[in-house]
Amino acid sequence: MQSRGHHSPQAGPGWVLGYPGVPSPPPRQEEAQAIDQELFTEYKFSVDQLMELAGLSCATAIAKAYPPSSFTTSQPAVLVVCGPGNNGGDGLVCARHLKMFGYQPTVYYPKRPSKPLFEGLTTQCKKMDIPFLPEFPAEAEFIDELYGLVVDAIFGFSFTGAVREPFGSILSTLERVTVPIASIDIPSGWDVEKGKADGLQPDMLISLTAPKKAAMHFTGRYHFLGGRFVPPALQEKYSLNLPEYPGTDCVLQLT
Ligand SMILES: NC(=O)C1=CN([C@@H]2O[C@H](COP(=O)(O)OP(=O)(O)OC[C@H]3O[C@@H](n4cnc5c(N)ncnc54)[C@H](O)[C@@H]3O)[C@@H](O)[C@H]2O)[C@H](O)CC1
Ligand SMILES: [K+]
Repeated sequence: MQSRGHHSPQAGPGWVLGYPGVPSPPPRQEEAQAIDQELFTEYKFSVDQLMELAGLSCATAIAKAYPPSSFTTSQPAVLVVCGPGNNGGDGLVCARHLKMFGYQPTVYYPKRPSKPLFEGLTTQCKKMDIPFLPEFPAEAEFIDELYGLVVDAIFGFSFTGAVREPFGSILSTLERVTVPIASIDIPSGWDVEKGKADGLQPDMLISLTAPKKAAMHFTGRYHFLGGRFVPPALQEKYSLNLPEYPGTDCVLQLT
Protein backbone atom coordinates (compact mmCIF):
# COMPACT_ATOMS: atom_id res chain seq x y z
CA MET A 1 0.00 0.00 0.00
CA GLN A 2 1.26 3.47 -0.85
CA SER A 3 2.36 5.37 2.23
CA ARG A 4 0.49 8.52 3.19
CA GLY A 5 2.20 11.89 3.10
CA HIS A 6 4.78 10.62 0.63
CA HIS A 7 5.45 12.68 -2.47
CA SER A 8 6.97 10.91 -5.42
CA PRO A 9 7.64 13.18 -8.40
CA GLN A 10 8.44 10.27 -10.72
CA ALA A 11 5.39 8.26 -9.87
CA GLY A 12 2.85 10.82 -10.98
CA PRO A 13 1.02 13.11 -8.63
CA GLY A 14 1.85 11.28 -5.36
CA TRP A 15 0.51 12.71 -2.14
CA VAL A 16 0.18 16.23 -0.85
CA LEU A 17 2.67 16.84 1.95
CA GLY A 18 0.88 18.02 5.07
CA TYR A 19 -2.47 16.69 3.91
CA PRO A 20 -2.27 12.91 4.15
CA GLY A 21 -4.56 10.90 2.01
CA VAL A 22 -5.31 13.34 -0.78
CA PRO A 23 -3.71 12.63 -4.17
CA SER A 24 -1.90 15.66 -5.58
CA PRO A 25 -3.10 17.40 -7.63
CA PRO A 26 -6.69 16.22 -7.08
CA PRO A 27 -9.01 16.43 -10.08
CA ARG A 28 -10.42 19.86 -10.88
CA GLN A 29 -14.16 20.26 -11.40
CA GLU A 30 -13.95 19.76 -15.19
CA GLU A 31 -11.72 16.71 -14.72
CA ALA A 32 -14.11 15.13 -12.23
CA GLN A 33 -16.95 15.65 -14.70
CA ALA A 34 -14.83 14.33 -17.59
CA ILE A 35 -13.94 11.14 -15.68
CA ASP A 36 -17.60 10.70 -14.85
CA GLN A 37 -18.61 11.14 -18.49
CA GLU A 38 -15.92 8.77 -19.73
CA LEU A 39 -17.13 6.08 -17.34
CA PHE A 40 -20.53 6.34 -19.01
CA THR A 41 -19.60 6.91 -22.66
CA GLU A 42 -16.35 4.96 -23.19
CA TYR A 43 -16.55 2.37 -20.43
CA LYS A 44 -20.30 1.81 -20.82
CA PHE A 45 -21.26 1.90 -17.19
CA SER A 46 -24.82 2.98 -16.45
CA VAL A 47 -25.56 5.73 -13.94
CA ASP A 48 -27.59 3.30 -11.80
CA GLN A 49 -24.62 0.96 -11.50
CA LEU A 50 -22.18 3.63 -10.33
CA MET A 51 -24.75 5.30 -8.11
CA GLU A 52 -25.44 1.99 -6.37
CA LEU A 53 -21.72 1.50 -5.70
CA ALA A 54 -21.31 5.14 -4.63
CA GLY A 55 -24.27 5.00 -2.24
CA LEU A 56 -23.16 1.65 -0.82
CA SER A 57 -19.69 3.11 -0.20
CA CYS A 58 -21.25 6.01 1.69
CA ALA A 59 -23.39 3.78 3.91
CA THR A 60 -20.39 1.51 4.56
CA ALA A 61 -18.12 4.45 5.50
CA ILE A 62 -20.83 5.85 7.80
CA ALA A 63 -21.23 2.46 9.49
CA LYS A 64 -17.47 2.36 10.12
CA ALA A 65 -17.27 5.89 11.57
CA TYR A 66 -20.62 6.01 13.39
CA PRO A 67 -21.69 2.49 14.42
CA PRO A 68 -25.27 2.33 15.76
CA SER A 69 -23.87 1.82 19.29
CA SER A 70 -22.24 5.30 19.13
CA PHE A 71 -25.61 7.09 18.81
CA THR A 72 -26.93 8.88 21.88
CA THR A 73 -30.46 9.06 20.42
CA SER A 74 -32.80 6.18 21.39
CA GLN A 75 -32.46 4.78 17.86
CA PRO A 76 -29.66 5.27 15.30
CA ALA A 77 -31.73 7.96 13.53
CA VAL A 78 -30.15 9.57 10.46
CA LEU A 79 -31.51 12.49 8.42
CA VAL A 80 -30.52 12.16 4.74
CA VAL A 81 -30.93 15.43 2.82
CA CYS A 82 -31.02 14.85 -0.95
CA GLY A 83 -30.45 17.42 -3.71
CA PRO A 84 -31.74 17.56 -7.29
CA GLY A 85 -28.87 15.79 -9.10
CA ASN A 86 -26.88 12.57 -8.88
CA ASN A 87 -25.45 13.52 -5.49
CA GLY A 88 -29.05 13.34 -4.25
CA GLY A 89 -29.37 9.93 -5.93
CA ASP A 90 -26.31 8.73 -4.01
CA GLY A 91 -28.11 9.92 -0.87
CA LEU A 92 -31.19 7.81 -1.67
CA VAL A 93 -29.06 4.71 -2.25
CA CYS A 94 -27.13 5.45 0.96
CA ALA A 95 -30.41 5.75 2.92
CA ARG A 96 -31.58 2.37 1.63
CA HIS A 97 -28.33 0.64 2.62
CA LEU A 98 -28.29 2.39 6.02
CA LYS A 99 -31.71 0.92 6.68
CA MET A 100 -30.37 -2.53 5.71
CA PHE A 101 -27.50 -1.96 8.15
CA GLY A 102 -29.92 -1.32 11.06
CA TYR A 103 -30.11 2.51 11.06
CA GLN A 104 -33.36 4.51 11.02
CA PRO A 105 -32.96 6.90 8.08
CA THR A 106 -35.44 9.66 7.22
CA VAL A 107 -35.14 11.42 3.85
CA TYR A 108 -35.78 15.02 2.91
CA TYR A 109 -35.97 15.34 -0.89
CA PRO A 110 -37.53 18.67 -1.93
CA LYS A 111 -36.65 18.77 -5.67
CA ARG A 112 -37.30 15.43 -7.34
CA PRO A 113 -36.38 15.06 -11.01
CA SER A 114 -39.08 13.26 -13.00
CA LYS A 115 -36.69 10.59 -14.30
CA PRO A 116 -37.19 6.82 -13.88
CA LEU A 117 -33.86 6.50 -12.00
CA PHE A 118 -34.82 8.89 -9.20
CA GLU A 119 -38.44 7.77 -9.13
CA GLY A 120 -37.26 4.16 -8.77
CA LEU A 121 -34.83 5.01 -5.95
CA THR A 122 -37.56 6.96 -4.15
CA THR A 123 -40.00 4.05 -4.43
CA GLN A 124 -37.34 1.61 -3.19
CA CYS A 125 -36.82 3.77 -0.08
CA LYS A 126 -40.55 4.10 0.54
CA LYS A 127 -41.01 0.33 0.19
CA MET A 128 -38.31 -0.04 2.84
CA ASP A 129 -40.47 2.09 5.19
CA ILE A 130 -38.07 5.00 5.06
CA PRO A 131 -40.09 8.13 5.83
CA PHE A 132 -39.87 11.23 3.61
CA LEU A 133 -40.28 14.55 5.44
CA PRO A 134 -42.82 16.92 3.84
CA GLU A 135 -40.94 19.98 5.17
CA PHE A 136 -37.45 20.71 6.38
CA PRO A 137 -37.19 21.38 10.12
CA ALA A 138 -36.79 25.16 10.49
CA GLU A 139 -34.84 24.89 13.74
CA ALA A 140 -31.41 23.31 13.94
CA GLU A 141 -32.22 22.28 17.55
CA PHE A 142 -35.07 20.13 16.28
CA ILE A 143 -32.65 18.19 14.05
CA ASP A 144 -30.23 17.82 16.99
CA GLU A 145 -33.00 16.37 19.14
CA LEU A 146 -34.31 13.84 16.63
CA TYR A 147 -31.24 12.66 14.73
CA GLY A 148 -27.76 11.51 15.64
CA LEU A 149 -26.30 12.14 12.18
CA VAL A 150 -27.12 14.14 9.05
CA VAL A 151 -26.10 12.95 5.59
CA ASP A 152 -25.49 15.83 3.20
CA ALA A 153 -26.36 14.59 -0.31
CA ILE A 154 -27.42 17.99 -1.65
CA PHE A 155 -24.75 18.96 -4.20
CA GLY A 156 -21.74 17.19 -5.66
CA PHE A 157 -19.20 18.14 -8.31
CA SER A 158 -21.66 19.97 -10.61
CA PHE A 159 -22.53 22.69 -8.11
CA THR A 160 -21.82 26.23 -9.34
CA GLY A 161 -22.67 29.82 -8.42
CA ALA A 162 -24.72 31.08 -5.51
CA VAL A 163 -27.00 28.54 -3.80
CA ARG A 164 -30.61 28.84 -4.95
CA GLU A 165 -33.65 28.17 -2.78
CA PRO A 166 -34.81 26.04 -1.12
CA PHE A 167 -31.25 24.85 -0.61
CA GLY A 168 -29.94 28.19 0.73
CA SER A 169 -32.25 28.01 3.76
CA ILE A 170 -31.58 24.28 4.22
CA LEU A 171 -27.82 24.83 4.22
CA SER A 172 -28.02 27.74 6.65
CA THR A 173 -29.98 25.51 9.06
CA LEU A 174 -27.47 22.67 8.59
CA GLU A 175 -24.62 25.07 9.38
CA ARG A 176 -26.15 25.46 12.85
CA VAL A 177 -26.75 21.80 13.75
CA THR A 178 -24.40 20.29 16.31
CA VAL A 179 -24.83 16.58 15.45
CA PRO A 180 -22.20 15.31 13.00
CA ILE A 181 -22.73 15.86 9.28
CA ALA A 182 -21.42 13.37 6.71
CA SER A 183 -21.03 14.94 3.26
CA ILE A 184 -21.17 12.86 0.12
CA ASP A 185 -18.39 13.73 -2.36
CA ILE A 186 -18.20 17.45 -1.49
CA PRO A 187 -19.58 19.51 1.39
CA SER A 188 -22.66 21.12 -0.19
CA GLY A 189 -22.39 24.79 -0.98
CA TRP A 190 -18.60 24.59 -1.27
CA ASP A 191 -16.85 25.71 -4.42
CA VAL A 192 -15.66 22.39 -5.87
CA GLU A 193 -12.09 23.69 -6.02
CA LYS A 194 -11.78 26.45 -3.41
CA GLY A 195 -14.12 25.16 -0.66
CA LYS A 196 -16.02 27.65 1.52
CA ALA A 197 -14.41 28.80 4.77
CA ASP A 198 -17.69 30.15 6.21
CA GLY A 199 -19.84 27.28 4.84
CA LEU A 200 -20.85 23.85 6.08
CA GLN A 201 -18.06 22.16 8.08
CA PRO A 202 -18.91 18.44 8.06
CA ASP A 203 -17.45 15.93 10.50
CA MET A 204 -17.08 13.40 7.69
CA LEU A 205 -16.36 13.55 3.97
CA ILE A 206 -16.81 10.57 1.67
CA SER A 207 -14.93 11.39 -1.54
CA LEU A 208 -16.14 9.37 -4.52
CA THR A 209 -13.79 8.16 -7.29
CA ALA A 210 -11.04 10.54 -6.07
CA PRO A 211 -10.94 13.45 -3.61
CA LYS A 212 -11.78 16.73 -5.35
CA LYS A 213 -9.59 19.79 -4.91
CA ALA A 214 -11.86 21.25 -2.21
CA ALA A 215 -11.12 18.20 -0.02
CA MET A 216 -7.86 19.90 0.93
CA HIS A 217 -9.95 22.37 2.97
CA PHE A 218 -11.78 19.62 4.86
CA THR A 219 -11.07 19.80 8.60
CA GLY A 220 -13.52 17.20 9.95
CA ARG A 221 -12.56 13.96 11.70
CA TYR A 222 -13.19 11.35 9.01
CA HIS A 223 -12.23 11.37 5.35
CA PHE A 224 -13.08 8.22 3.41
CA LEU A 225 -12.60 7.33 -0.23
CA GLY A 226 -15.36 5.33 -1.91
CA GLY A 227 -16.55 4.43 -5.38
CA ARG A 228 -14.14 1.61 -6.06
CA PHE A 229 -15.09 1.34 -9.69
CA VAL A 230 -12.55 3.29 -11.74
CA PRO A 231 -10.83 0.94 -14.22
CA PRO A 232 -6.99 1.08 -14.08
CA ALA A 233 -6.69 2.56 -17.60
CA LEU A 234 -8.88 5.50 -16.61
CA GLN A 235 -6.96 5.99 -13.36
CA GLU A 236 -3.78 6.19 -15.42
CA LYS A 237 -5.20 8.54 -18.05
CA TYR A 238 -6.13 11.09 -15.38
CA SER A 239 -3.07 10.32 -13.16
CA LEU A 240 -5.45 9.70 -10.27
CA ASN A 241 -2.79 7.77 -8.39
CA LEU A 242 -5.45 6.27 -6.14
CA PRO A 243 -4.36 4.43 -3.01
CA GLU A 244 -5.05 0.72 -2.74
CA TYR A 245 -8.28 -0.29 -1.07
CA PRO A 246 -7.81 -2.91 1.65
CA GLY A 247 -8.76 -6.40 0.51
CA THR A 248 -12.30 -6.48 -0.83
CA ASP A 249 -13.45 -3.29 0.99
CA CYS A 250 -15.46 -0.72 -0.98
CA VAL A 251 -14.10 2.17 1.14
CA LEU A 252 -10.72 3.32 2.37
CA GLN A 253 -10.21 5.61 5.37
CA LEU A 254 -7.82 8.42 4.36
CA THR A 255 -7.81 10.35 7.66
N1 LIG B 1 -18.18 9.07 -11.08
C1 LIG B 1 -18.60 9.21 -9.88
O1 LIG B 1 -17.79 9.36 -9.00
C2 LIG B 1 -20.01 9.19 -9.60
C3 LIG B 1 -20.57 10.22 -8.91
N2 LIG B 1 -21.87 10.36 -8.71
C4 LIG B 1 -22.37 11.45 -7.93
O2 LIG B 1 -22.85 12.42 -8.83
C5 LIG B 1 -22.45 13.71 -8.37
C6 LIG B 1 -22.52 14.70 -9.47
O3 LIG B 1 -23.84 14.66 -9.96
P1 LIG B 1 -24.46 15.73 -10.96
O4 LIG B 1 -25.83 15.27 -11.26
O5 LIG B 1 -23.52 15.97 -12.05
O6 LIG B 1 -24.54 17.05 -10.11
P2 LIG B 1 -24.85 17.45 -8.61
O7 LIG B 1 -25.55 16.36 -7.89
O8 LIG B 1 -23.57 17.95 -8.05
O9 LIG B 1 -25.84 18.68 -8.72
C7 LIG B 1 -26.48 19.08 -9.92
C8 LIG B 1 -27.85 19.64 -9.55
O10 LIG B 1 -27.71 20.75 -8.69
C9 LIG B 1 -28.27 21.91 -9.28
N3 LIG B 1 -27.44 23.07 -8.92
C10 LIG B 1 -26.19 23.34 -9.35
N4 LIG B 1 -25.76 24.50 -8.79
C11 LIG B 1 -26.78 24.96 -8.01
C12 LIG B 1 -26.96 26.12 -7.22
N5 LIG B 1 -26.00 27.05 -7.12
N6 LIG B 1 -28.12 26.29 -6.54
C13 LIG B 1 -29.11 25.38 -6.64
N7 LIG B 1 -29.03 24.24 -7.41
C14 LIG B 1 -27.87 24.05 -8.09
C15 LIG B 1 -28.28 21.63 -10.76
O11 LIG B 1 -29.30 22.36 -11.39
C16 LIG B 1 -28.57 20.12 -10.78
O12 LIG B 1 -29.96 19.89 -10.60
C17 LIG B 1 -21.10 13.45 -7.79
O13 LIG B 1 -20.67 14.50 -6.96
C18 LIG B 1 -21.36 12.16 -7.05
O14 LIG B 1 -21.95 12.40 -5.79
C19 LIG B 1 -22.85 9.45 -9.32
O15 LIG B 1 -23.56 8.78 -8.35
C20 LIG B 1 -22.25 8.43 -10.28
C21 LIG B 1 -20.84 8.05 -10.02
K1 LIG C 1 -22.75 16.75 -0.82
